[in-house]
Formats: sequence, structure tokens, C-alpha cells
Amino acid sequence: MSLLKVSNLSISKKHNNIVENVSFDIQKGEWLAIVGQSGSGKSLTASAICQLLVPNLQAAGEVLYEGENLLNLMPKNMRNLRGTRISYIFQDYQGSFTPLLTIGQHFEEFLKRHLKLAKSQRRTMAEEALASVGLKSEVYLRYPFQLSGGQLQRVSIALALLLKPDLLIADEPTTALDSISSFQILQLLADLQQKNGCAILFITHDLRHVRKYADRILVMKEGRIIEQGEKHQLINNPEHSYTQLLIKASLTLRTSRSLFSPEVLK
Ligand SMILES: Nc1ncnc2c1ncn2[C@@H]1O[C@H](COP(=O)(O)OP(=O)(O)OP(=O)(O)O)[C@@H](O)[C@H]1O
Repeated sequence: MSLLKVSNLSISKKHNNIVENVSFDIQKGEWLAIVGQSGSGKSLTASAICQLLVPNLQAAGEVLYEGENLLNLMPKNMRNLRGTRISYIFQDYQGSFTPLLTIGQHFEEFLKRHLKLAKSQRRTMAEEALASVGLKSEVYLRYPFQLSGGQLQRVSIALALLLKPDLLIADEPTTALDSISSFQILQLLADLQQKNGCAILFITHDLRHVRKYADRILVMKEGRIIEQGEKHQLINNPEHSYTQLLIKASLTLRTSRSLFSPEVLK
């Protein structure tokens, strides 16, 4: 059975569809990538899953998780589910932090909201989470502006995975990072996924990352899914001319043999 099943999801503004009849499912522990050029509707699709669309946009259709259509969930229930069962990390990781709160205070707020624990237990849990993403415990006392982009994105991942969600939605999590930090962050996500077994819905327009990490790929164009399939099948035998173009474009970006060597791309 699928972990999450999206059926005929449409997103509209004043009755004009921006995303149209999108259907896909995510299996437990799977890494599913949504690719497509800028403006194709990837982020809106991801945001709609947990009711994160801005108020001028409406979602219709079905997002089935544990027998419930998440589009109809009451706001309070959705807030409880978000961050615990389904978590997000975004490209704009800085925007996810409150500048005047330390990293530790972010953990405190999050844990107090979702769990009943003693202060010392919360501190231990936060420090273990920081360690799991390769950060020292001293980061707990720092403010967001005192961390690099890569470090801050690591904190976002630690917070997103803190309560062991079933699904992590990662919306272009490395776009704002340099290429070395990007690969480190993605490798970290892959390692944590191995450990935690969560599924990842990975939004990107960079096929290089998809080649390495995804199990399945879904291609969007102008608000619709035009092709989806298992990674090797889709990359080696793309049916749609747009998918062929995307793959060709990603191949011309080959700059270093090591980055794209068969070992890396396997
Ligand atoms: N609040 C909004 N009101 C109206 N149109 C919007 C709104 N948000 C996004 N759009 C439009 O919806 C379309 C899809 O946007 P979306 O952000 O999902 O694209 P994307 O594929 O994620 O692009 P990118 O890779 O650049 O993030 C775009 O044309 C965008 O301009």
C-alpha cells in the first residue's frame, strides 16, 4: 500500500488551473523526485500536500494519507501532522528560522509543541539530533546568523527529522548552497533516510542529483505530469520529447568526470 496517494490534484487561482490533475503515489521509504523547469508547478504540488498554499490558491482532488484526505483535514489536525508525520525542508532555509531565537530555542519550541518531556530530555534530544547531522553541540547556543548556509540547512534537516516522520518533502533544499555543500547535504539526507526509513519527495530542477539518489522520477511541465517512472527506465528510455530535452540538458552540464562517473551515478 502507498504511503501517500495523490489523485487528480488541481491547484487553481480564481478558477484558472495552475496545476492540473496531478496523480502519483509515494511508497514507504522511497525517494521520489519531481523534476521540471522553473514554473512547472513542482513547489505548488508539494505545498498543497500539507495545506501550505497561500490563501489565493485553492487545491482540489485527493491527497490520501492513512485513509484521510489531507486537503480536508482541520487546521489543528494538520498542524499536528506537519512536522511529526510529514516534514518539509525548503530552499529558503533562512526563512524557516526566527532570527532572534537561538538554534536551541527553535528545538525547544518544536519539542514543547509536540511532546511532553522534561527540559533536560529536550536538550539531550536536540543535541543528539544536531550530532546526527554532523553539528557540534555548541551550535545549540548559536543564533541562525552565526551559522553558514550549509550548517543552517543541516539544522533544518535535524528539526524536520526529529520526530521520525514517514515522509520528508524537500523542496529544492540545495539550490542556495554551493555544489560541495549541496552534495554533502544530499548525501546526509540519503544516509539519514537509510537509518530512519522515511520516504523523500524531492523537488528539483537539477537532474544530476536525481540520477544519484532517486528511485523514481516524475516529470512536470506546465502544471501537468507528462511522464513518470523508475529512474533508470526513465533516464535511459524517456518517452516524452520534453523529458529527452531535460536529460540532454543535464548531460551537457557535465563538467567533471568524477561528479558523473558511473560509481557516483549508480
Ligand atoms: N500565489 C500564487 N499566485 C499565482 N500564481 C502563482 C502563485 N504561486 C506560484 N504561482 C505560479 O504557479 C506556477 C507554478 O509555480 P511553482 O512555484 O509551483 O513552480 P516550480 O516548478 O516549483 O518552479 P521553481 O523551480 O522555479 O521553484 C508558476 O507559474 C508560478 O508563477
